[in-house]
Amino acid sequence: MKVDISGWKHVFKLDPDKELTDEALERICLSGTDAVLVGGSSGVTFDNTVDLLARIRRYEVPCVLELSTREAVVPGFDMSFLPVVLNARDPEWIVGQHHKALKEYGAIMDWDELLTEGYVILNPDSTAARVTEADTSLDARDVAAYARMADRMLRMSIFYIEYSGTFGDMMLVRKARDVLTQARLFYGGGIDSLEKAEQAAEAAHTIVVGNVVYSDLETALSTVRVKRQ
Ligand SMILES: CC(C)=CCC/C(C)=C/CC/C(C)=C/CC/C(C)=C/CC/C(C)=C/CC/C(C)=C/CC/C(C)=C/COP(=O)(O)OP(=O)(O)O
Ligand SMILES: O=P(O)(O)OC[C@@H](O)CO
Ligand SMILES: [Mg+2]
Repeated sequence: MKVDISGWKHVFKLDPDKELTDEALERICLSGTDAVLVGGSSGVTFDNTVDLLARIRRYEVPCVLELSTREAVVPGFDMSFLPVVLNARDPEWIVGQHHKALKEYGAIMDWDELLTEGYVILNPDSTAARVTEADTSLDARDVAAYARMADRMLRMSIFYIEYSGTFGDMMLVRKARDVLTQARLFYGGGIDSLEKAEQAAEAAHTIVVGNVVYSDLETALSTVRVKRQ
């Protein structure tokens, strides 16, 4: 199944490296969220990704793999998202890993099942920022310039503002969204209450809820209410 991301307001991001009971997974998958993204910045393997995919497949919710390592390119998802970290100082995370992957998989890839994501990572304390050596000292104009780069220059499908682990600057997110012409603005980071989910949903096209699934499931489920607003 191919997925249409244009109407997505809310998605959950599940980490194959973290434990989730069957009951919790069922509640996530039946919550009314628009999709489940599978990904993480460390500890993601082929086996734990296949295992999580098989468990999510019991439900009808669209299920997307966010590629983060060449070790875990798993077939069977509805779609894959391919991140490019636009503010990485280490080019390995802009084109390097991708080049290696395309040498391996280029001939058999179905590009209709892959969407590209232009990431800007803004929490300096996150694993993703450390791994990619992201330049996180950016203001709203810097981020808007990256938004135009993703949208117009590189024609990417998604511009993703990533504050993983902390709640970000919603004014900056709104300004980036307003320069986009075709890409969708995904916001993720620190959404740990319905109130923050509402603020983020006013600024971004799609909000991504991750860590709170593992720390406070009831609150995580409450964030789906932004879809009704
Ligand atoms: C038949 C068959 C197998 C076909 C395969 C077809 C196919 C889909 C091929 C794809 C091949 C390909 C091009 C693969 C690329 C793989 C790759 C290594 C891409 C690089 C990805 C990248 C830039 C990663 C950097 C880190 C990053 C941005 C990860 C995204 C997710 C993220 C930020 C998660 C946050 O995780 P979390 O754990 O919450 O983070 P913190 O700890 O920091 O809070
Ligand atoms: O885990 P949190 O902080 O909710 O962030 C969600 C997502 O953007 C992580 O890639
Ligand atoms: Mg996480």
